Amino acid sequence: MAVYTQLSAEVLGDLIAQYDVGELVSAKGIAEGVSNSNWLVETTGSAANGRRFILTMYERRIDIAELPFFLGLLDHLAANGCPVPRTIHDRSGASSRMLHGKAVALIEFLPGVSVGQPTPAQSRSVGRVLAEMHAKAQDFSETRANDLDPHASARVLADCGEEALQAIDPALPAMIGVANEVAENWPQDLPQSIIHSDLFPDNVLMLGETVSALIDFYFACNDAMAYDLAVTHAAWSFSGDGRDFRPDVGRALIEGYEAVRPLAQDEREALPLLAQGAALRFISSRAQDWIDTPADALVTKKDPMDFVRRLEFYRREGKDVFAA
Ligand SMILES: Nc1ncnc2c1ncn2[C@@H]1O[C@H](COP(=O)(O)OP(=O)(O)O)[C@@H](O)[C@H]1O
Ligand SMILES: N[C@@H](CCOP(=O)(O)O)C(=O)O
Repeated sequence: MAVYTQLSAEVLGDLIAQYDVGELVSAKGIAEGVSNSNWLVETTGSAANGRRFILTMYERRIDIAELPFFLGLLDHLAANGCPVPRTIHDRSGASSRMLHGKAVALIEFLPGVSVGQPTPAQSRSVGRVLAEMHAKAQDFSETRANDLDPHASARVLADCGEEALQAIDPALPAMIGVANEVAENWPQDLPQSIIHSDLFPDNVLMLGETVSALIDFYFACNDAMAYDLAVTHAAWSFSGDGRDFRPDVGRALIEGYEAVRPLAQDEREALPLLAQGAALRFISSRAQDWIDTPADALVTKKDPMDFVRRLEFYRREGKDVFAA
């Protein structure tokens, strides 16, 4: 379910008329995604902007005041050769508009599919593109703090409360203590850029072994580049439920990354802890969503235990997972 708001053909037609993209031909709701409403829009087209677009209506989690950061980042990265969709600006030059009290943006459609079970070759490509993205983001002029760091994970879990966590799974309350421990030891001086921080397979479009698009930059922020690599490692190198680690996929990801941007010694040494922080970030948001999502919501809830298994793996295996 990823169409939370119904928009009539007339409303959509009037909206599309605000852009230099021709007239509306069709608009189909997109089933994937959980945060926003998305439509695949086709128009009669224009030479400058083409004929296929993604229309996004921002529904939850995103602070509208931060949209200029997220949309400006897409334009900056696309202009610098990253496989990232650019935003289509309306006739007044704005990258977002308000519609029925919600912000909307029209975004370039890029081809490709999200892979279910990545191969090492696909993972290597993602590592390479992630490192290129970090390099190209260095000179983006705007900044955004990471509001989902390990201190935040510890706070979110504590706010959920031991009883509610216990009701989801008996292993979850202990995560509060683990999050505090990881937060206390969190490295402060690793090299930074703007990071994606949610680069799961469903946020990467691929054509075979080539990355055709990185999408969904709505958690992007300034933070350690090695942390972004750790998030991507946690997202790509395991079966979805976190039970099976795929060492060849994990190794290929890091090799691909280092082919563009070799890790410094302190970054490599930090990876086991960064990966634990990454797992805790998704344990905490998933636990919070599990508790907050109404029982009748048409959304597939994500299981925090998928990332408790990853966390336990990273704590058990230590630095061997990331050995060169
Ligand atoms: N620029 C794009 N080009 C092609 N497809 C896209 C693009 N942006 C989003 N999509 C499609 O829409 C789906 C949901 O988008 P996403 O931004 O991940 O939504 P959410 O923020 O709700 O998770 C993606 O899985 C993909 O299929
Ligand atoms: N990748 C996160 C959820 C974030 O949702 P998205 O649809 O906005 O990418 C997770 O798996 O918990």
